[in-house]
Amino acid sequence: MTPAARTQAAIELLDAVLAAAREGGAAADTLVARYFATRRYAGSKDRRAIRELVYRAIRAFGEPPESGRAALAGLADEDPALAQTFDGSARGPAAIAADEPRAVPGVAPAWLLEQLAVSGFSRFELPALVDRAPLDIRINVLRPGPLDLPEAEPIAGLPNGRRLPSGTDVERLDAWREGCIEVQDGGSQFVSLAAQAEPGQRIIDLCAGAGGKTLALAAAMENRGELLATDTDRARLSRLPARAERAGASIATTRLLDPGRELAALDDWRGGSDTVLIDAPCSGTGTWRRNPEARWRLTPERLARLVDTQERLLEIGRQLVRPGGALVFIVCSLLDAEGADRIDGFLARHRDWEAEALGLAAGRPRGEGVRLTPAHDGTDGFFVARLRAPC
Ligand SMILES: C[S@@+](CC[C@H](N)C(=O)[O-])C[C@H]1O[C@@H](n2cnc3c(N)ncnc32)[C@H](O)[C@@H]1O
Repeated sequence: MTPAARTQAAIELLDAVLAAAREGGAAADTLVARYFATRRYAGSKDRRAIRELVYRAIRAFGEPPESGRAALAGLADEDPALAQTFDGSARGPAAIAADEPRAVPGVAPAWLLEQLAVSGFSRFELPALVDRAPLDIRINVLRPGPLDLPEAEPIAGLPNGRRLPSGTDVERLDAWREGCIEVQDGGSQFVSLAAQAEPGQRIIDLCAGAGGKTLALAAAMENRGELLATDTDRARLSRLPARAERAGASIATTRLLDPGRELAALDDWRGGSDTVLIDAPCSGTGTWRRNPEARWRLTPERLARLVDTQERLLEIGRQLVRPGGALVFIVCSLLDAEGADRIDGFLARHRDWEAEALGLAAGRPRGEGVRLTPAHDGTDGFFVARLRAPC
């Protein structure tokens, strides 16, 4: 493909990404894969170049651009080589007119910048939200084995955490195939430590998804005790048993919940968990590094629905904790509406519960919990709080 044809392909793909963001359609990665599935003439270098251009544009603009062409015209203003590809050739885009619309660079839509500001988020920390994310792994103590890790760097505060060069094909490493390592962002590892999981405990991972944190809990519990992983999403939860087997996390069991009837399926755990971990569904504002198009998809209405779910999950979790046990609330969001405010609300409703210090070697205090940010901690953004039930 010519450089101009690559630019045209990126414009078409960005149009599809923007439409999907408006209409709740497929993720950008899926759209890119589908696009190339029907264009066999695109070689691997073309695919890589087009994909990079699409993601460069997604990272560059906080407000959704009005079109793929406006996005790339915005980038071309700062990139003469890209501008030259608007050459009007047979498969390339028409030349950019002086007065045609261009997307304006930014980190997030205006309403989300406002939400971040009221959440005490400094504007100096904004650019790091859309940087490229590093590749972090957790060494799995349940499967000790040879670690053939190229250029792994330690992560301060995480004895089992390592940072690998971006682009490392982890799944080709023997250490991954044998379950000796798990891919897990450093921030996710830190907040998992807030559970203070110990061998012999009974723990529920209420929003377990495919089990990222479940596996970390099983390792901390040295595979002793009971660990129940639940979720309402059948597809996600169904991936957990195979991951647990590979990781040797034999204490993890799964249970699918019915949305709205969660407690009915958890009667045998009511008032009986040492710890309930709620890794709640959230806006994902802390994970834009990995999923930058998420900021084009979020709306105030969707945020309000997520907050309702978080409130409900806190009430469900509360009823599962034993007297004197702990409720750990996590979101990969930087917004107080989904973090500090939810915990303040919970503590106002349940005055006999108390927030506890977390003792994490990362993050800064935020309300009654701790917040990690990409700029300060070099991890995805998270909020975590630990609440102690009355005895
Ligand atoms: C942030 S994700 C969990 C990620 C997972 N803990 C990990 O570490 O990989 C939130 C999860 O909450 C689940 N969820 C949403 N509503 C729920 C509910 N009412 N009860 C339990 N899980 C729910 C979603 O299906 C999703 O898998």
